Amino acid sequence: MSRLPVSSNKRVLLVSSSSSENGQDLAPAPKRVRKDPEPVVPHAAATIIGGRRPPVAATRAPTSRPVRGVGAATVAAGPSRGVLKRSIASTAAKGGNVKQTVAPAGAKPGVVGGTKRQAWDLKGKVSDMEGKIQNYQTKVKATNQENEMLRVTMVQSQSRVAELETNIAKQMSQISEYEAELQALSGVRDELEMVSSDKSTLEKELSNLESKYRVMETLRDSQETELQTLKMKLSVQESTLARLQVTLRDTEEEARSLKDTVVQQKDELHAGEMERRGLHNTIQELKGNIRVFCRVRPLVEGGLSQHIQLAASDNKMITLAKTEESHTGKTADTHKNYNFSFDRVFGPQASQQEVFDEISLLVQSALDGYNVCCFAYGQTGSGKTYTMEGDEFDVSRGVIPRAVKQIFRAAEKLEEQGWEFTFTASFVEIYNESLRDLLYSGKASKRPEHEIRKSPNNTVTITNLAYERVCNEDQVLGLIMLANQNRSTAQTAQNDRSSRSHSVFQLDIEGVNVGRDLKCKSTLCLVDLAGSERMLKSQSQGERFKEMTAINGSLSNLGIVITALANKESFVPYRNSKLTYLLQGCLGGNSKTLMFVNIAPESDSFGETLNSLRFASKVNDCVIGTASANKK
Ligand SMILES: Nc1ncnc2c1ncn2[C@@H]1O[C@H](COP(=O)(O)OP(=O)(O)OP(=O)(O)O)[C@@H](O)[C@H]1O
Repeated sequence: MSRLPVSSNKRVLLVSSSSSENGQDLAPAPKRVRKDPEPVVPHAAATIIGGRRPPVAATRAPTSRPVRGVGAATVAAGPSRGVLKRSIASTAAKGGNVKQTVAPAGAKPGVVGGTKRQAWDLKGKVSDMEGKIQNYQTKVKATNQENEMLRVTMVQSQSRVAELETNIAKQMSQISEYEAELQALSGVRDELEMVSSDKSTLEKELSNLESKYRVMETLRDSQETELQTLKMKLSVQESTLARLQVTLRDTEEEARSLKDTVVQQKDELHAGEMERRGLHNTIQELKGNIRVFCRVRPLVEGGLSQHIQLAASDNKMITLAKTEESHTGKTADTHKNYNFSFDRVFGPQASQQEVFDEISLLVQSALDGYNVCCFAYGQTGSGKTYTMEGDEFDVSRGVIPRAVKQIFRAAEKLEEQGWEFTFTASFVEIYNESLRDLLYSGKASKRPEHEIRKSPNNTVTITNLAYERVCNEDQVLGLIMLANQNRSTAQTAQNDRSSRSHSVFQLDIEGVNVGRDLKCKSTLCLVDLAGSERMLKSQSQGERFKEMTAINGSLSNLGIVITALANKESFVPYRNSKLTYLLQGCLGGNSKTLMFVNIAPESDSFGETLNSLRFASKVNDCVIGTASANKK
């Protein structure tokens, strides 16, 4: 069996068989000797099986097992007759069972089955020959038929082969398509495998995203709720706004009419302020342009004074009592009372606030354009510095810090009425008739000399003095601290110096009311005088004598000036001392003056107290001319 290059399920089998195509056994019949001299037809035959469907018996017969007694040859479909002959011959040569029944071409005529015809039997011989011819013709015919069949079969086979080749080509292309498809699918499979490896990550991400989504949903829901709430609020606010706009229009209308009222009231206020100033000045005049307040210091030990009595009925009288013992013993002790009356007497219990309340109206006058001078007179240790400066505690602050506070507060209020104020502060000490700047902050060795100058418009200034522009109370308090430092430095160098020098604090005030074209200028002068105690010439020597001479000279000159002013004398000796020369602007007719007479209650100060009260009483009796405001 051989395989053709066709698909496995379509094969052609060429099988040697002893059966004919129609199933008839072509095996030679047993040799018989016939009387009939008919030629014996050879039984050996080659069966050719071809075509697509071989007989079932032929396909089932094992090809390796030869059919006994039957010579057979297997020929592939389509070979030529020569090939077939060679195949048969080769099969016979290999010792197959094919019996040569056809007489060979060289066999002698007249011999039938080994039986030789008689020479005379010509008819028999002819008959043999005819039989042979017929036999050959039959075989030729059969062979031709077979040949034809084989040709048909071959054509069929060729077309089938072509068909199969086409199919194969188709299938090959299909296979390559399948291969390409397979490759694509394997790529897809790889991708799917990769995808499946990422699947868990993706699932995690997905679950994360889902939870985020849920959160976002919740958030969205809450925001939607909030939005709704806001929309509601907005609509409420819109309606409120509409209402407010109506109210605003009404209010604007009202504001316009109020503005007119304010202008009107400002005018009225200004008129009222002017009236107040006039009345205030009248009161001050009635009180006298120079007033004297007496203040009694508490006893150092805290006990009651034996010789000072204050009138219980009012607070204007003070009595100084003294019992003089009889030197001889024959007469009784003499009691002597010295009565004094002042604008106001403050006992040892009077607080700093009470004292200031009495002078605050006077301080107010400084802002109204009047010069104001307040000085403290008395012996050393009688309480002058305490009255003027006090100490660091709020409750015991003195006249200067309280006056400054009041001035700045009042200035602020007046600013609402269109006033603008500028303040300039200076602090000077007069010791032994020489001037010393208490606001000096340079080197001690470079301390300048000072002189008092008077300008043609009667303004008094001191050369080389620090005039500091101040805007508020704190700045002034800072300057007072600097002045105290300067004083204590001098005090250390020179024992008890502060008691023997005058200190003068000046605040120059300038006010402008542009709207009403008004200006005012004044000076608030607050003076802590040197101790007024007198010393016997014999007891004081050297520097101490010089100091006392200077102090007494300036203080007595102060009394002279005040008396001259009171007597309306044509000449007032201001120039006699540095103190009166410096204070002339504040003491002159155009000023309001207040003098504190501070007294010590101890009995050993009796003499000095009496002298102080006498001096103060003299001043109190003075009537200085009517003050007029420095206004344009
Ligand atoms: N009204 C008072 N209440 C309580 N203490 C006072 C009062 N007056 C004065 N003092 C105290 O008495 C002492 C002397 O007072 P102060 O220094 O003011 O006297 P002074 O007249 O200024 O003396 P000097 O002329 O030596 O400067 C101080 O310790 C002061 O605190």
